[in-house]
Amino acid sequence: MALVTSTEMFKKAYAGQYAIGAFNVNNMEIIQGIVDAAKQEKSAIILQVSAGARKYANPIYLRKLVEAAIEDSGLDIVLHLDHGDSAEMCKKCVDDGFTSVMIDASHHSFEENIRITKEVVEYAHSKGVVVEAELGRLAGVEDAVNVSKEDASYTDPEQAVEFVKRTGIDSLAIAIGTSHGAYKFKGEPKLDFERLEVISNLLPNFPLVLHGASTVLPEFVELCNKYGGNIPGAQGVPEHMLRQASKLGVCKINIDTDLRLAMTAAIRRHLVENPSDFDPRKYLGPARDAIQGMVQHKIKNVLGSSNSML
Ligand SMILES: O=C(CO)COP(=O)(O)O
Ligand SMILES: O=C[C@H](O)COP(=O)(O)O
Ligand SMILES: [Zn+2]
Ligand SMILES: [Zn+2]
Repeated sequence: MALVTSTEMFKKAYAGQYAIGAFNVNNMEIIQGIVDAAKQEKSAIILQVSAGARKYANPIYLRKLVEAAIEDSGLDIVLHLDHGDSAEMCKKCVDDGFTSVMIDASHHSFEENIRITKEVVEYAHSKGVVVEAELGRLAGVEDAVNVSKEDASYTDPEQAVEFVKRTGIDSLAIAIGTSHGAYKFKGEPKLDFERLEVISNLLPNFPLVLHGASTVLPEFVELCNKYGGNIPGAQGVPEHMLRQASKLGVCKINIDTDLRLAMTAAIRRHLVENPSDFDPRKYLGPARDAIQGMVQHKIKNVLGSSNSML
């Protein structure tokens, strides 16, 4: 049991055509819920910390909590920086003990993205840390109305090959129609699997990463709305599409929104059903349980990573 890189996890996942769940963590209950689920399923797991999480929790608390989770669970866990927005932030996380960092310079030009990503790779690799980078743009993709706008945001397969070769990254986040948050599609959910297949064939044995991959599970949206919430029209990536992606070279599937919805649904329900409760443990306990159940379902029925720790 240790903090590990994702190298071996991705090798096994690629060969076995399943994906490792990368779950965003912000506090103790979220970490415990995810890790309990992984332990039950004997599954490899990635815990990731965003820039926002760093600001909210102070990364030292999160790192210590992850270390405690490793000691308590006996699992190998990857501690990953999600969407690092500068080389400086990535280097800081490498120095802080993260075993994996993402540099997201996808909003820069292709050449600038390569330059910044390379800088991170050189530093991280010299310290034994792995690097994920992004090519193509996720945000706002769902608003694209015509094909050319859509194409401009999606990952270009030829560029992906050049990007991987020139940067030396360990995994690549691609844009094929997913987006962050609870409102991913206005009509029918649709991902560009043809593009994914082309990228995957051009980059054999190379792990791809799918961001914005929450399913926005209807049961949690309904519970939120039933108990005082107001999140109408929320829609995510159907589970069968995630399974399909994991058979086409996607080894890491990022999930945050589904954690937020599970946690919020449980807290809302508890507080409405128990209006005189004011002990945080009374509602954070059920929230942790909801996360555990949701993550276990993902591992077992969607990602296919059960028993990957064996
Ligand atoms: O990609 C993510 C984190 O990097 C999370 O995506 P979701 O908003 O779909 O959970
Ligand atoms: O990439 C988005 C993740 O859901 C993290 O979100 P955050 O930046 O609000 O922590
Ligand atoms: Zn991005
Ligand atoms: Zn993301």
